[in-house]
Amino acid sequence: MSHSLHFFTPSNLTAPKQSLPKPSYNRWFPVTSLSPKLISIKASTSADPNSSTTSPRVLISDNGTGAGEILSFTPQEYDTPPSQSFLSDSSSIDVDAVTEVELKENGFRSTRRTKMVCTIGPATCGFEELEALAVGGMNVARINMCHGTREWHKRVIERVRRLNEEKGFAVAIMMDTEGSEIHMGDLGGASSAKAEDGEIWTFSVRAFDLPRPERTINVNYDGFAEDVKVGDELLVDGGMVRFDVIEKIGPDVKCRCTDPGLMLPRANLTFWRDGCLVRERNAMLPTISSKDWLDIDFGIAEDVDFIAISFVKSAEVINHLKSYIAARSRDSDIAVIAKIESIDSLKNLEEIIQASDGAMVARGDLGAQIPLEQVPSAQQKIVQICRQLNKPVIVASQLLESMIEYPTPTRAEVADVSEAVRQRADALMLSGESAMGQYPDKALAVLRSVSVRIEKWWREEKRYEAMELPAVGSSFSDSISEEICSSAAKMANNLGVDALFVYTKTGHMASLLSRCRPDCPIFAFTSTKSVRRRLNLQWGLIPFRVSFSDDMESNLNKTFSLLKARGMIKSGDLVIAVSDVLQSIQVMNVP
Ligand SMILES: Nc1ncnc2c1ncn2[C@@H]1O[C@H](COP(=O)(O)OP(=O)(O)OP(=O)(O)O)[C@@H](O)[C@H]1O
Ligand SMILES: CC(=O)C(=O)O
Ligand SMILES: [K+]
Ligand SMILES: [Mg+2]
Repeated sequence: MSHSLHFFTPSNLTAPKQSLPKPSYNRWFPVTSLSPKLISIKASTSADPNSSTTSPRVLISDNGTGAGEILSFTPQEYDTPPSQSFLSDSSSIDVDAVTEVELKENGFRSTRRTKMVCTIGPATCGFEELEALAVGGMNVARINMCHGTREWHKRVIERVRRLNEEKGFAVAIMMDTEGSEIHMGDLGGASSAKAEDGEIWTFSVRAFDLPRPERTINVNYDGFAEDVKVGDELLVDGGMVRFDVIEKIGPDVKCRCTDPGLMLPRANLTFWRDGCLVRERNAMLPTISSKDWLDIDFGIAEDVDFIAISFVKSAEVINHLKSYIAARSRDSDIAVIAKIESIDSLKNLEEIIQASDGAMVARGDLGAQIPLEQVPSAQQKIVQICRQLNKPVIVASQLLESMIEYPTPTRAEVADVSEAVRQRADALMLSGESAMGQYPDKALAVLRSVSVRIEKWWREEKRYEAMELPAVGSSFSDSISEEICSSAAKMANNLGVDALFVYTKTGHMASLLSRCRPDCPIFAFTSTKSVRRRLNLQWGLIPFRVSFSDDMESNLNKTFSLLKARGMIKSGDLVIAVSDVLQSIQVMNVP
């Protein structure tokens, strides 16, 4: 068992349309030693009689220590039955229909690296609307269990699945839990309620008769009237509407509106005393409520790709959920995303992110729990920690808020989107803009064009941020993978290659490459549909589903010919290929 790191550097490497000599491994001689116990680097010269060029190469082998063992790999184990329209046999390759067109028309450099998550709501739940979002580049569809019924969400999931099967998309599904923070009721079915300056409103835990009496709001938290005090300030949605608490009568809390505005169903409520967020008994509310557990069971049964947990306070809840999922779901490959939106989560940030499979900067509620001016630095910090810990990160909420009503964004919104792209977040998320806005497709188009523009500008300016990427794995094999990926990404930038190819069973090696944020796109080949969908959230990855073996030569030949046949690559394109099948790096022109 050996780890081979092959650097093929034949002299004709940059010359397009010339086929390379077949690699040969048979004449080895030691050059130097990395770690005397485990690794020696060896170089050899190609002795291919059919080749007119000599190709010097460096190979690293672990001298048979067996560290980083290569797992046996049978693609059939992982395959799910192919759909009728998209046959996934061993001779085919599945790629996102939109990416395929983009690659064919504009080439590698044009592909968008930042991924897009769209919240699905009444404006986008139909098959045609979902298709329009997929065509517009939606990578992940988010369903928010705060709203709608499970039956409603089930139908959305079915439609997204049908879209993937029939039209060749790989849109992943993220289920977002409600969480048990304090929020308003559903307004008895009304789409919003308008509070005017000076009006007196009643907030209460008691259920009001329908139709809802004027100026009443139902609150979900039993301890509300006890915890709140006369003189407190009550904020709806982090300050979109503000009230002063003026009187308590049993379960009813009378409040005077001081900042008028529109209140949306189930809007978040916080109360503040002497400039501080009041967290009495509500600080003890469980992160995952009993309703959330039922929703999670639903998500597992529906085999969603991601479960996002609202108001995470500690790493324990993530660990608990992960073991719950592992015990219940067949392959336990549902990724758990920690939503960072409470004060407590900021205190335990690293632990929480480490325990999770990714994080979301949920700026909506976060901005209701910390002063607004602290949200940008919190975002920057969360994005940075996620990259260091190799976890995908989503920047969410109000990116294009004005586009709920207007067809063009504000300049400030474009600047906000640009900043998230510049920070190299994995993904940006639309909330109300796609769930209930008037211009979901236009909002998505703005995310897309701003992302592509900023990414291109950043590459052209050669602005690489000097970010330390610490080791994340614990085993020697992990370290090898990390070194391979950071070297490959660096080589890709220095050599100006067209694309990185990664052959990955679990997706881990692809995520390690993505973490380096290289200049070129990363083609990630994996044999399972679920891994492919999951990789769709990560920066710069173009996930393909293809069956492959542990023979890298044949994997490369197979993918080259499949991609060439579909017009997605051409002879002469310069590619660096890495794999977790063989832990190797190869540099080559497409034959
Ligand atoms: N499934 C749905 N059915 C009806 N309306 C929805 C649905 N999903 C979202 N919405 C609407 O879109 C708005 C924005 O969605 P979003 O997911 O950001 O919700 P939110 O209530 O702000 O909660 P969260 O903090 O979880 O994001 C919601 O306030 C709601 O009005
Ligand atoms: C997305 C979300 O939950 C928030 O911004 O609060
Ligand atoms: K939610
Ligand atoms: Mg929230």
